[in-house]
Amino acid sequence: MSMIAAFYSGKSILITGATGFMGKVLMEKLFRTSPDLKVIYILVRPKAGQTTQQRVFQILNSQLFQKVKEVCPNVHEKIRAIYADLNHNDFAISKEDMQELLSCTNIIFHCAATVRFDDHLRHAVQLNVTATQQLLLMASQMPKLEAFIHISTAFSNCNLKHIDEVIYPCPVEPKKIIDSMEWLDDAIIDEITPKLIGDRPNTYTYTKALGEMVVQQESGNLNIAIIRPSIVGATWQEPFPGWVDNLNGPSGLIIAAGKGFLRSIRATPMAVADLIPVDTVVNLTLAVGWYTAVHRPKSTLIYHCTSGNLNPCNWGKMGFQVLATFEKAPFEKAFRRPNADFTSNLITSQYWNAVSHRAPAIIYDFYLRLTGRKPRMTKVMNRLLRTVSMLEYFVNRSWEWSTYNTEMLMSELSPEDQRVFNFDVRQLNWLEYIENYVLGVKKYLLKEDMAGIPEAKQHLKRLRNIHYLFNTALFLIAWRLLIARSQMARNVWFFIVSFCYKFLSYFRAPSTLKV
Ligand SMILES: CCCCCCCCCCCCCCCCCCCCCC(=O)SCCNC(=O)CCNC(=O)[C@H](O)C(C)(C)COP(=O)(O)OP(=O)(O)OC[C@H]1O[C@@H](n2cnc3c(N)ncnc32)[C@H](O)[C@@H]1OP(=O)(O)O
Ligand SMILES: NC(=O)C1=CN([C@@H]2O[C@H](COP(=O)(O)OP(=O)(O)OC[C@H]3O[C@@H](n4cnc5c(N)ncnc54)[C@H](OP(=O)(O)O)[C@@H]3O)[C@@H](O)[C@H]2O)C=CC1
Repeated sequence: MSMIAAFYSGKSILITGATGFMGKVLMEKLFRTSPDLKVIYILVRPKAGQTTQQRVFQILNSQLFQKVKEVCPNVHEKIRAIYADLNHNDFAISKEDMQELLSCTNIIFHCAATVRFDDHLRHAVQLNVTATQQLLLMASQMPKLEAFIHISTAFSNCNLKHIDEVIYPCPVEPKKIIDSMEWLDDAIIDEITPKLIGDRPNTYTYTKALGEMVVQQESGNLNIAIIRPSIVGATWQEPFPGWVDNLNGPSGLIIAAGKGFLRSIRATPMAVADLIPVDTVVNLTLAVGWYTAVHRPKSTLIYHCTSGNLNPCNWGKMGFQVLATFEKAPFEKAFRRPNADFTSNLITSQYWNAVSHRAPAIIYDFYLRLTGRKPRMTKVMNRLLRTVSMLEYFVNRSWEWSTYNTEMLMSELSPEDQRVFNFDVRQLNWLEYIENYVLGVKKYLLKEDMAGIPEAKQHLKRLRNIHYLFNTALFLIAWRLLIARSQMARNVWFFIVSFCYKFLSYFRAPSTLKV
């Protein structure tokens, strides 16, 4: 029997960010391995015209939860959606709900965050710092609380090259930042943002670092642990391989590349692609919840959930395998044939941006105009290139994360727990994982049917023929223009023609002799 699974049985668990990528997988695993848990409280806000209940209903009816329904048929009764908005100071939770949360919660998993890189500092501070502070305040009033698990990111200290499982302080105290957000206006915040984030690339990594400081400073008597995952990708094994439901991290770029929009990127092929499957992160998170509650470590432990130091893969290898999977299972209705050029040189990358991205977009828009349709490709391309430019920081550097605590925890688990809550990334076969990831993107994000693969291959063949035809036509036009304008080009042309003529005559002469 798994000790971790048994630990969660009968427990009341509070999850923030349960409607997010990681939160859904966390809930799924909890219900599947501990169907006897008492209740999972989730803090949800209405979104996109859906009420909180409708959102929960949609999650439970998704493919991800199919196995759960077999193991835990009354899953609907065990989920309690609580209306909450982390943008509000008191989370806008009703009095009765708050009372229930405070008196019943045993474990908290705090996953909610804004993960947008370019979020306004005020909003990023509210979600990633102030909301964390408020949740800690709530936690301190929960008599039955056994553990508080905070999800941070391995990139919260991406301004460093080697990162240990410790909290690195930021120059300005989080409390001062929180206070200043209350009275500074947006214009001044915009002005000071670059100075505050310093050598970090964006407000996301900066506010996640501040969030960790808040956790350290406000932990009081709580049993707290922090988990720092690197780039979270599709599921590796559970509940099935390749599941993914948002465009963050590499998923969006896999789509852009598979559809032929993105054909080159400024990336260092040898830099470590520190990807980590979402089910690995969830397994570690649940193991940490158990360990923190049962063993009550004296200080707040930080766990790196990374792959680079145990089983490294680089961007070059990843790009190669992504392309190889496109060959086997191409995406439907591609704009151009997929390609994956990685260049670390800025000038080369700007050249490819002009030739491989902007020029085809302009030509396509010209074609749309000619056929009486609204041009849109240049706009799409500009947006994509903006997104890519924000991700470039992470694909041109390598980091070293120490994983002592994570390895210590692995050694503390029973063989059964090591199997059920496997977070040993050394067992991951990258080629297989990346192939499943790309197929998952096709199935679960693009909702494409595998039966459409022959048609998609046919479409790529047509695109290849158009590409050859276009290049030949372009060459002939360019050559014709050159000949008309340059004596030198004319001389070269006559030289080639006379050379070919002589060459052919030489072979023709002996054959005539024989006859
Ligand atoms: C030749 C190439 C071959 C390639 C082959 C393939 C091999 C793989 C290549 C390897 C490279 C891997 C790089 C990984 C680096 C990750 C590092 C993470 C490190 C930290 C990890 C963390 O700790 S935390 C989670 C990370 N946090 C995000 O990852 C949020 C990012 N995101 C935003 O910060 C906002 O999204 C941003 C961008 C501001 C736009 O903001 P914005 O306001 O302009 O627009 P929106 O957000 O509304 O999105 C506008 C449209 O871009 C679409 N889109 C959104 N994200 C997208 C995305 N990642 N890739 C594509 N497309 C994306 C979206 O679906 C919309 O599409 P549409 O217009 O059709 O609806
Ligand atoms: N994905 C990744 O690559 C990595 C993620 N992480 C960390 O993991 C955690 C989970 O990330 P992930 O699941 O990928 O992120 P998602 O963006 O998928 O999920 C974010 C969650 O936070 C919730 N949320 C955001 N704003 C509010 C709000 N105002 N009120 C209530 N809920 C809110 C979202 O709810 P809603 O659905 O309503 O928007 C959603 O459930 C985050 O802490 C992130 O920093 C760390 C490393 C890498």
